[in-house]
Amino acid sequence: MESVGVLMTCPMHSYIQEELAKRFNLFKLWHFPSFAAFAEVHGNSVRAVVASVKVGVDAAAIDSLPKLEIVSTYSVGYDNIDLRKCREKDIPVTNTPNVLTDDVADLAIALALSLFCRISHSPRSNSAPHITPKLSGKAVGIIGLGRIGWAIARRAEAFGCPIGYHSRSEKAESGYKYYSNVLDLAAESEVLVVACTLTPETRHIVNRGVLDALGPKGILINIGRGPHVDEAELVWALREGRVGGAGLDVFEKEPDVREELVRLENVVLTPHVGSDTVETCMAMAELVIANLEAHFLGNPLLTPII
Ligand SMILES: O=CC(=O)O
Repeated sequence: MESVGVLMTCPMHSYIQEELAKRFNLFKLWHFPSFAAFAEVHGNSVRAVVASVKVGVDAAAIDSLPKLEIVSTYSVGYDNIDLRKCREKDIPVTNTPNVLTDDVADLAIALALSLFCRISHSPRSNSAPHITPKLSGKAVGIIGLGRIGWAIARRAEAFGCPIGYHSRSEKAESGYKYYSNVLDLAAESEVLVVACTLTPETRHIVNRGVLDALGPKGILINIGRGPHVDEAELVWALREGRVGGAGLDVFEKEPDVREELVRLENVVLTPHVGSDTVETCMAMAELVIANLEAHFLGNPLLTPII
């Protein structure tokens, strides 16, 4: 498959770059000043795009690659890929579900523990009292009980936390308490975790009302997508003490992070690293490659979205 042109949209883990380069004719979009400049020279050579959370593919990009046959994203989320355009052009899209579930759930718990135990603010000597709230037993509310939400619930259960959730439909088999309304979930949660897919309906699902319902003792954890949360409202709520704290791995305008968030004491931030462990980056790379190879060999795709 060395002659098959594959375009990576941005730098990713070195493993995927090296493995793609061994198998395909690899193009790196970041070596060009713009998508249009790339497409003008190489547009006809690209049969596959490997996208990621940092740089997806919009309708114009898809239209500028006339030989495009498949989009494979190195992520579970695909909100930055124009699925409508892909459907229209009969271009299959794959993602990397399952392999990153544990890491993202681990990070959600790590952010909650870090906030409650104030790990990063902990004094280096025991001369000053350092008494913090505990995570164990706190009511955890999860927005989105998909694979990742469910994995977070299982971890939180191990901390003795009662679990509630909001999702499009009730998942009675979970045994967790279902809330058809996010406001009610927030009002009964001490830790509110955003773990749903980003869609027009879930944009700003955490708004001023939800933050106020969560209240001054509640903390918000977002490992979903930045636009799930109205960030300007979150900053105000944190500043005014209307919400107790926030642990955020994702931001509304990535890669930028609001200066106010960086300066707030009741906030723990990580730069969208939910799946960035060595093992998971390799597993994600292998899944991307397996999907591409399946496509070019005419075999069924492993993890198709469409
Ligand atoms: O955010 C990470 C992903 O969608 O894989």
